[in-house]
Amino acid sequence: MKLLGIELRRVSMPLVSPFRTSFGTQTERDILLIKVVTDDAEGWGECVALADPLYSAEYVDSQQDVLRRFLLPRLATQESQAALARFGAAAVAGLLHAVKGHRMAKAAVEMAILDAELRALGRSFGRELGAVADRVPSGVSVGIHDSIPQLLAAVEGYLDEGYARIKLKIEPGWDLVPVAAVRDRFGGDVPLQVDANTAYTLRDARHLAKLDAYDLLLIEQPLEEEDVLGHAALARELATPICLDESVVSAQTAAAAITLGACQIINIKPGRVGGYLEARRIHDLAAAHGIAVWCGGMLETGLGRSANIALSALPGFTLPGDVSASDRFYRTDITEPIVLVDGHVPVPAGPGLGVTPVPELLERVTTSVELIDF
Ligand SMILES: CSCC[C@@H](NC(=O)CCC(=O)O)C(=O)O
Ligand SMILES: [Mg+2]
Repeated sequence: MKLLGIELRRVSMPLVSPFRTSFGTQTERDILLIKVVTDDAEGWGECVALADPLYSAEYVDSQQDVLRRFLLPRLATQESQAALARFGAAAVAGLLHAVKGHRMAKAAVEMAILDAELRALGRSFGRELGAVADRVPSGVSVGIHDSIPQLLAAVEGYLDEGYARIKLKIEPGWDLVPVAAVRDRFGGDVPLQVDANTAYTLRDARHLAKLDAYDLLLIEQPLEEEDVLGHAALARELATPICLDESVVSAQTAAAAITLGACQIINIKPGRVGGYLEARRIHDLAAAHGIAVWCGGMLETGLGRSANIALSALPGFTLPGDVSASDRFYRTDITEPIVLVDGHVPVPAGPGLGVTPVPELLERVTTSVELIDF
């Protein structure tokens, strides 16, 4: 494979409804897409960074800047091109390792190169990563609402659509009451979990322990991302399993969190950890330690969503992921829509991602295109 050129494209995708978390409210996604042109095939990548650095330190403008100024020039050197020709996408992480952080940008360019490589080979993402299923259960993430009745109406709608698991965003002042209301209204059999996005501190341990009464699958990222020891202390106070999201940015940090007893479950997001190949390494590490994993989401378009669904088909992904259908967030996706069938979404079988953007739909939401020649 030889990199010939790269396209950095920004798209603006309005959400079907505001999505509120403990760190803010999203009404549209400003997404950076990457298209790589190689001598064998084209490939697509999606950067999951949000517009503002509120989920992590990355934000979409910073990721486009670090790609343009530091990451892509490193891939354009003769040595890099030789390594890519020999090892393909497997070489990308090592070639970019000298640049600190910016894992979402690194993940997006690795994803695009992997997509091109696999399209040329006629192999799917799922086949490459080790998928063992052709469909996976689909969970849905439900934001913080203005009232309990509005929350219950939203949850009822998702359950009617057949979603396999409900995840409620929580924050101080919106936790026990919404969880109790969902349990009262829909019963104890609905698979239910919560996500705090780092909104609590260890001083809230006794309050969070009250969630144990509601038979939750897990409580996701209750404390700050760097407070691994705090999560280990909290795990000793709660019966509900702790799942880490923001804290796990690599296989190394996953190993530390597992060893310290900071989590019993891990939410794997390929963008957060630097790519799908690192995501698979974390899956393998977690499996070796008996830790369940599931695939998180960052409101991806059908491109990232398709890759996440392929990842979710690996054997260690034993809990439903945030791999909801396209219409959970978007009225119109940029790919053929991903559709929920009996609470599951299909694992794409085509070469590479198995999907590509529909040109007219992509043009409609494009706000800028930057071409970078190699
Ligand atoms: C804009 S919030 C993105 C991060 C959040 N993601 C979700 O809640 C799932 C979103 C999705 O289904 O794509 C999380 O912390 O897990
Ligand atoms: Mg989360």
